[in-house]
Amino acid sequence: MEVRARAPGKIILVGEHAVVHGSAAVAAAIDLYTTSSISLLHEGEDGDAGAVELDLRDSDLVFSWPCSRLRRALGEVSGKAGAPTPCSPDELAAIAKLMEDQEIPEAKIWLSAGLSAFLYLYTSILGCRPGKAVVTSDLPIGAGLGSSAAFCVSMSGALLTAAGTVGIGGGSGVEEWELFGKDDLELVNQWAFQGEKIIHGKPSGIDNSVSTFGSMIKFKKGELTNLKSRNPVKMLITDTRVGRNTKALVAGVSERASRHPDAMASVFHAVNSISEELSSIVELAAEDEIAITSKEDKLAELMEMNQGLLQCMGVSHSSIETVLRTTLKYSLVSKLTGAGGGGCVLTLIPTLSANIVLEKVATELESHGFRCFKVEVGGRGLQVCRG
Ligand SMILES: Nc1ncnc2c1ncn2[C@@H]1O[C@H](COP(=O)(O)OP(=O)(O)O)[C@@H](O)[C@H]1O
Ligand SMILES: C[C@@](O)(CCOP(=O)(O)O)CC(=O)O
Ligand SMILES: [Mg+2]
Repeated sequence: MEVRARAPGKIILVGEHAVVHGSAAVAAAIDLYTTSSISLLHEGEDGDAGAVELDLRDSDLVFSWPCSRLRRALGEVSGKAGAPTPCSPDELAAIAKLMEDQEIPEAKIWLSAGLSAFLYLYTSILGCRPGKAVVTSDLPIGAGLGSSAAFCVSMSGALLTAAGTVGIGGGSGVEEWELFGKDDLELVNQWAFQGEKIIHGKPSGIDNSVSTFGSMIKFKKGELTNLKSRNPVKMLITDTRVGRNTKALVAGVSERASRHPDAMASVFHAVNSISEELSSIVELAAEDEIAITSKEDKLAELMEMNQGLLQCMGVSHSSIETVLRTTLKYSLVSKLTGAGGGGCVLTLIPTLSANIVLEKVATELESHGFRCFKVEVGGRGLQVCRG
């Protein structure tokens, strides 16, 4: 039987990078998903142990590892029902060797981090038994919208469901997306975090948490607070199409922090204050304690301040600066989202802004070769469907 799980991407309203160093950050799920499906296969009758296959539909690439080869490289891993064990350096080295068997096109070499996370999650949860995984995604990959987390969350959700470790109803015959209970979500989130570690190096855990639980959250040192929001914020997203890699950008900020510990501690402290203020404004607005226009003015100012601090961390980019300058001409405030260095930029859309202004700004941004789209913010997290 096939199990499918879908997990959303995210935007970080404020606090990226600083959140890795213990500051608070605010993030929200968006209505763009990565979907992973798992079908378990039977071992062949003629002694053929079968294979583990990964079909990345959007990239038009299929990877396959014979189970006998996986057993030789990783030992007799039998699959694990409970909380994850982090990937050891030996296991990571064995997985890196398994990558060498695959022909990954040079232009898509960045996929190897995702493939390694897949092999770790698959073999740790299901052992070296044959099966087929198929992945599709609405998200731009490596652009700051949390594709790595959505990949790890949807894959962990599908694998744990296929293993029978987490549960949804037996399938009514009608295809519909179902939600997990809180304990199951916690377990999926723990596995997804281990996958993110393979892709990001040192993730804060904010991306996998918001992808798992959905909604809008404040996140600080692994603690998650759900932010109720009556009037969801509206955001225009501009993808600069400048490729970048979260692992390298996170490492770069840590290096800057070790060169200038006091100055960077002040930067991280300032970001923490911005995130705390923004989350209390969102909550006040949910209780009608603050008018919507006043809320939006404050959010815009806090996002602008956060962008300045991200420049201090060294993660802006000339393409991001072009988006900031262009939207400012229309009195709209923008900031990078995710790891920066290119990737996506958020522009806050005030409730009262006219559609014609939005059309004009999007046309001007697209004339620079960027891609603009609107997203719904604060929706559902992980959902599962048994076919
Ligand atoms: N659908 C997918 N299929 C395979 N790998 C993926 C997929 N989505 C994400 N990844 C992995 O995650 C990496 C991108 O993660 P990252 O640099 O953190 O950017 P972001 O999370 O902002 O998209 C890719 O290089 C790839 O290794
Ligand atoms: C830069 C960071 O704060 C967010 C990275 O998000 P993304 O992978 O660029 O979507 C890193 C993290 O929190 O793990
Ligand atoms: Mg990522």
